[in-house]
Amino acid sequence: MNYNLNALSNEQEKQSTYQALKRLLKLIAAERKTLWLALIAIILNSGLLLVGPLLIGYTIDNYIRTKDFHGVLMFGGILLLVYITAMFTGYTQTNLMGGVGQRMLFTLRNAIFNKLQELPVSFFNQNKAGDLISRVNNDTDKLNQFFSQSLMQFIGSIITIIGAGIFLLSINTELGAATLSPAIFIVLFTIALSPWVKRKNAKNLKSVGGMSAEIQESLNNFKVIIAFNRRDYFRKRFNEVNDINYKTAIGAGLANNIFVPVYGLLSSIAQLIVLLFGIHLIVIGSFSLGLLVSYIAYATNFYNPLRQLAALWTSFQVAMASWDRISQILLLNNDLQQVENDKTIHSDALLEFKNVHFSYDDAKEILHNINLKFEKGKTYALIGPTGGGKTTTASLISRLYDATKGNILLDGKDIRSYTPAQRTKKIGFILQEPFLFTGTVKDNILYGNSDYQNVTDEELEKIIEDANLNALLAIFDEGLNTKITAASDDISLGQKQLIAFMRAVLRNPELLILDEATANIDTITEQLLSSILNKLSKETTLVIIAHRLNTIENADEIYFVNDGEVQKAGTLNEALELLLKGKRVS
Ligand SMILES: Nc1ncnc2c1ncn2[C@@H]1O[C@H](COP(=O)(O)OP(=O)(O)OP(=O)(O)O)[C@@H](O)[C@H]1O
Repeated sequence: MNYNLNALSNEQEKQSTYQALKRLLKLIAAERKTLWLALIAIILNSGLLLVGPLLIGYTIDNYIRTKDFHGVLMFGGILLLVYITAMFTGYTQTNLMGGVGQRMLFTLRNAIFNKLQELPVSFFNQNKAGDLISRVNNDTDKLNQFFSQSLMQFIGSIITIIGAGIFLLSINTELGAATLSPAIFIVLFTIALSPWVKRKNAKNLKSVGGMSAEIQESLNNFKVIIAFNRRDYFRKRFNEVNDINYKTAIGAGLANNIFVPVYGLLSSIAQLIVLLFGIHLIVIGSFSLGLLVSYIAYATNFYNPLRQLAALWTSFQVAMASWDRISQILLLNNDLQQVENDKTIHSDALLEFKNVHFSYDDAKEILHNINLKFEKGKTYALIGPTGGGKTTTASLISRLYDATKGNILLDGKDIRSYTPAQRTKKIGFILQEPFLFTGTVKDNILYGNSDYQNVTDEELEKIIEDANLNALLAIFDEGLNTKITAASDDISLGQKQLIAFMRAVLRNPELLILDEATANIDTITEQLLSSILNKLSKETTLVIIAHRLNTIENADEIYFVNDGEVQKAGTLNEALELLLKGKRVS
């Protein structure tokens, strides 16, 4: 399945803003009450601000011109009250929407992170971690900014515009129509340019993701970069992505700013129309000075929010571009679904490959028609040249991927019919590159082990002793409480492998795969591991992938994996012969 988010983006760009908005609203369905309250607050706020000019015009015509200062004072007081109430309603909606934005950010980040936890290994093979981090952090924040700062302003501006438009038309239809005519150009201009603005912003967000991916790659590999003196090369690469980001940011900035001057120009034209046409109407006696002052204020009330709308519209386009990038992750599904067991296919082995073919992508088949049987309690070795397909075979046993064709049966049943919990209880896997989490040795060896989550240190030490692992634990200065960081720079690769080994053995799986699991361990400790493995339950099946043949001396069966094909190798000597003359991967 294609999980490459950057390749998906073109297809998804075709989705309409309406569909995107519908999905977004679903996400904030729980905020409905707060959104209504904020909407009421903003309607009140806009309504109150709209009443202002009417009161001013009325005061001029009825009290200032007649020099009735009592009336002027009274209406001044009313106006003050209107503006103070407007301030409170404005503050209320800002507070409410600030909360909505933060809660949305929280929900969204959780939703994306949970989705990332659901997705299969192929997804992570096809996407760079830096880009994913940028989507979780940067894109969600852009959406939050729109919701907490712009959405209600956006709605408020529209309400003010509509209200002011109604006042303008009802005071004088002709003058109103003339005043509003430039707005038609604004609407047409906005409709025509919005897709282009969104595209420019999407490009910019993509380049932020690219830059983040580049930073992540160089930080992850800084030792190699320093050892190979590749700092200049990485500086150059970073410079390139930074340059792309700079250019796309300039492009997005230009696109984002295009509305402001155009809206400004058309607003000024509208005010000029009001002034000239209004004075003409006063001269011919069909308009009063007070009405003209109100009129100019309403024209300002119409065009000022329209100007603001230019900036808000841009913020909306940025938010929609971000939402598209977030949705791409949220809409993905894991293609490794649980299926019904196909009862027509049986197996008497613990694990069996039946005519299995596999390719990582459609381009090249990696495994061709593999038939393998792993029986209970036996030890199997997979050997073969680099790139021959050993790790791929082990990955299929752990269901990191599904076979493209054929069947893999675990305990006689389709491996795809097990829940992840059932499967991982039966199958343990020690990876070529063990990964440790920040915490202690104890945290790491109990990782994913539901049986021992609540044991005390003393109980765990006893369990470790019973599993013959105490000699391994003794290698760590502070035993179970030895501190580990995710980067694990404070312990050696061999020590990491020992922790991974203890982690896997303590889970007591029925089938344990060791993929080059002892490659970095000295021979004496390796013998210790071998004796621990020998003492595992008689029922445990071992699958050992190794380049060093001494590690597989005790195997009951040796398979030679080369160029995506698997054959029985017979004895250790025959295996060695196959390795020596074994053809390399084409
Ligand atoms: N994630 C991946 N995406 C695409 N191709 C892959 C991926 N992982 C491995 N391959 C390809 O699959 C083939 C088999 O690789 P695999 O890792 O299974 O070999 P191996 O026998 O375990 O090698 P080694 O002894 O070096 O660990 C190689 O050609 C490799 O390039």
